[in-house]
Amino acid sequence: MSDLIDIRGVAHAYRTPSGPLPVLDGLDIAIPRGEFCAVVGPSGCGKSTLTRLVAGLMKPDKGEVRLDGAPIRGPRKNVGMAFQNPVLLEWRSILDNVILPLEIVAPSMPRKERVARAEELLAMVGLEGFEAKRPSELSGGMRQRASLCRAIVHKPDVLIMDEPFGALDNFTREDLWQTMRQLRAAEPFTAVLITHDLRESVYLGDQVVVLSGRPARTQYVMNVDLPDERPLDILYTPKVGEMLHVLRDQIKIAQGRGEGPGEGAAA
Ligand SMILES: Nc1ncnc2c1ncn2[C@@H]1O[C@H](COP(=O)(O)OP(=O)(O)OP(=O)(O)O)[C@@H](O)[C@H]1O
Repeated sequence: MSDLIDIRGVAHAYRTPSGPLPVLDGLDIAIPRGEFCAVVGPSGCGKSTLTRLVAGLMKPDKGEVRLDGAPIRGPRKNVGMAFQNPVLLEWRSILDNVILPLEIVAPSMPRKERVARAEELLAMVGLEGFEAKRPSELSGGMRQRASLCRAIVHKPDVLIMDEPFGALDNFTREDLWQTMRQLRAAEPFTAVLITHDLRESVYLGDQVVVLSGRPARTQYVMNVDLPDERPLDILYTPKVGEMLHVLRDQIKIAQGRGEGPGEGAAA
């Protein structure tokens, strides 16, 4: 399988009034087409910066971010994004919120087709019957479901998610994880997920990338060797327990509290 996203030797510093702030230095991530990459790392290490690079919203000082073999040189239409705050437009119905990217990416698509596409996705995430509601009439979990539909309605090559489940309670979050896996089974896409939740990274990811403290480099890569069919109970198996243990140790190292890189360290 070829890599759809290829991040090589990336370094970046923000220009601040007190001088350059190096945020990334030595970032290498390869994500094959159709794979789900979860990225974890200490707070403030540069995870959101990584999403901006993949979305083409900024260019790295050094190194390259390639999409399907070509360097990303600017913002791209074939990217979907979802954030911790679902940012739905209150003056639009849920259906019309989901349709929004199609109005931009596929302006010639007849409204009937747009509606059918949005309805199909909303049904998939359990929001059938809520199409005409306004965002404020839905719970936080339901809003986030709608936001995920909006992020993939135009069938983006890449779905970028920055802590999309971070503000939800535990049970809702676990429901959303399952929804995410169902969506992926029905609608193949390549995903980059930024998360602080190690269980989430293992449940959703094909690979988990641990970033070091700032400036972030790729410190460790875990290939998640679990079946595609993942009941939530899998999180309570000894195998996943061991994986979480390894990731926790890596996070401690990234925070400067560990003992040194362990087996499987990427750098
Ligand atoms: N536009 C900017 N200009 C200057 N500094 C910035 C800018 N954006 C982010 N930073 C700084 O860069 C560092 C990395 O920010 P980033 O948001 O990428 O980290 P993060 O890992 O996503 O953080 P968190 O885990 O807290 O969400 C932080 O110290 C932040 O304050």
